[in-house]
Amino acid sequence: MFKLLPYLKNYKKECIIAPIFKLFEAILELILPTIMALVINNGVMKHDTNYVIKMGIIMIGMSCLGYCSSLVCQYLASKASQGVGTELRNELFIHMSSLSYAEIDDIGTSSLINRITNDVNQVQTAVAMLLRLVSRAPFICMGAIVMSMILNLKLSFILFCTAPFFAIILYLFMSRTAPMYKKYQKRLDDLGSILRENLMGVRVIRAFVKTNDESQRFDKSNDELSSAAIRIGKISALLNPLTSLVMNFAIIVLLWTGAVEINAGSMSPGVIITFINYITQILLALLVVSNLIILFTKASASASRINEVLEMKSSIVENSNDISVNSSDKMIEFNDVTFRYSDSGDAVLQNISFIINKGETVGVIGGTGSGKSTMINLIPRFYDVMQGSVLVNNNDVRNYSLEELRKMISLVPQKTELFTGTIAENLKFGNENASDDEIKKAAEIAQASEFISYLKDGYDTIVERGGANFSGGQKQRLSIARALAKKSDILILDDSSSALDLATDAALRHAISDNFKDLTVIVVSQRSSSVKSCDKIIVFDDGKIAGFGKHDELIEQCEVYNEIVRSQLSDEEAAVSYEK
Ligand SMILES: Nc1ncnc2c1ncn2[C@@H]1O[C@H](COP(=O)(O)OP(=O)(O)OP(=O)(O)O)[C@@H](O)[C@H]1O
Repeated sequence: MFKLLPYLKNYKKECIIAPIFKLFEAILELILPTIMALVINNGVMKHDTNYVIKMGIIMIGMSCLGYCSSLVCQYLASKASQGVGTELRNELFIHMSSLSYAEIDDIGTSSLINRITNDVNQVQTAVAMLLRLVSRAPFICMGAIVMSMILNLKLSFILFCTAPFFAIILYLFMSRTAPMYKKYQKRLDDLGSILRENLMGVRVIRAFVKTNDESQRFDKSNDELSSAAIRIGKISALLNPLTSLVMNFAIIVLLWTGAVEINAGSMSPGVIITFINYITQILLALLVVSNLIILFTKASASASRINEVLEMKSSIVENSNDISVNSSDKMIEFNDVTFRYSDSGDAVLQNISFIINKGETVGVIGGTGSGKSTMINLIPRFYDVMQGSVLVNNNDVRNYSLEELRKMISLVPQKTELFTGTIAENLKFGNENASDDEIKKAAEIAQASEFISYLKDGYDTIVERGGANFSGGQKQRLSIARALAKKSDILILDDSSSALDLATDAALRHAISDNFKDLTVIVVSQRSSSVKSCDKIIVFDDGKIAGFGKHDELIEQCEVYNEIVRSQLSDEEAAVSYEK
């Protein structure tokens, strides 16, 4: 929690002034019982009505002043806590965006969402409550003890005796609940993850008639979350009664001792009433402290989850130095590349070496899970190689700044992602300066212009969240058009025409090669028809390169390629008619 203190630096003023106002309110509150004692001893006991009225008016004035101070404190505390929350969310968002896929995979998307929403909210609430109550409650406790010592030293000794009991109770509570809160947040992550999967995969779940199974999975996770919350609740519920028990026990001892003193004539009734008033104030303040401790323990668990993200360093270290571009004919080169997703996992790519020259169109084909997408992800440095090197434009990708590198590459991922906004805005996503004509041309090449022209609002049609109002094939075409409008040196199509029929797929490839002569294109596909006409084809088999060459050469030399082509013969025949 203390590691997040720097986020308060812009709110120093609020952090100092808010507790001062609260302290002023507390001082007024502390003086009130003493005035009450005066009213009883000098006014009520002596039947002096004027004195009672005069002191009554003073007491009302003090209460109003206290109320105003409390309002000012509340306003400043809200300003500081909301500000800290906003800054933390921004910082987390920027930091999360800088993390590589490896770290994001490691923490998990739902956990990241929970940390930026729920955990930041916990910290925000704790800051507000701390500013409002942290000075008041201990001050009231200490002040009430000092005032009662001034009133009667012997009786105040009883109050001191209760302190060790409180310390033990609070220690036991904090040491037990802190790990529980962490567990609770983890359960919340799990629930969020199930919810996310269910919402995103709702069609599959319904198609596979798995709604009941998924409901049970959700119920189970929800039960685990609520039992974690109940376990914490049970312990938290004990805190207030235990505090009250100790305090009420102290009150009984006080009343007993006070009664003996009054009977002996060594104490006035006003003193004992004032004493009880102070004890009640201490009790209430202690209850507030207990609740603050609950809140603080909760916020500490959240703060450590936030810190875990903020302290996480991206495994992709960016080069900030300028590099001299050693231009050559080679556009992409893999030199003996080996890659695994985790240090302990199996190598997903093993000793991969190949060269793609500028302006070439290269097909990548291979069985499912053979490592095609993994290889593609190494080019824009979504992951770093474990061994060997990846070169773009004759420079190691690690020598570029990420922005510089990624500007050279247009990637159409396997899973299409569109953003809310218009079609035109989506197409300009990678190149804000693209003119209307340029995005229309890109859409034409991507075979998207026809369906866009049928839409009532054309390029101004709104794309709903995740492109929900478009078919799979339409989304893929928009995604390809977006990549083309970016105008980079390298275009990577990662199985991104799988939802297109063979004729449209072939028309797309022809349009790209006709319009972008210098563009280096990598076409990853499971379909041999999509890669057949490429300048070169890389054949992947279980993380290794099984063949590299032209279609005819591979047909003669590469068994794996032959198998793939043979298994898709009927598809090929359908495509051949267009290719010819
Ligand atoms: N983020 C990841 N974490 C761990 N393992 C992964 C990850 N992504 C892929 N893999 C594993 O790496 C291997 C290669 O996956 P990859 O996605 O590169 O295959 P692919 O050839 O593109 O398959 P497909 O054609 O089905 O998309 C697979 O065994 C897969 O399980």
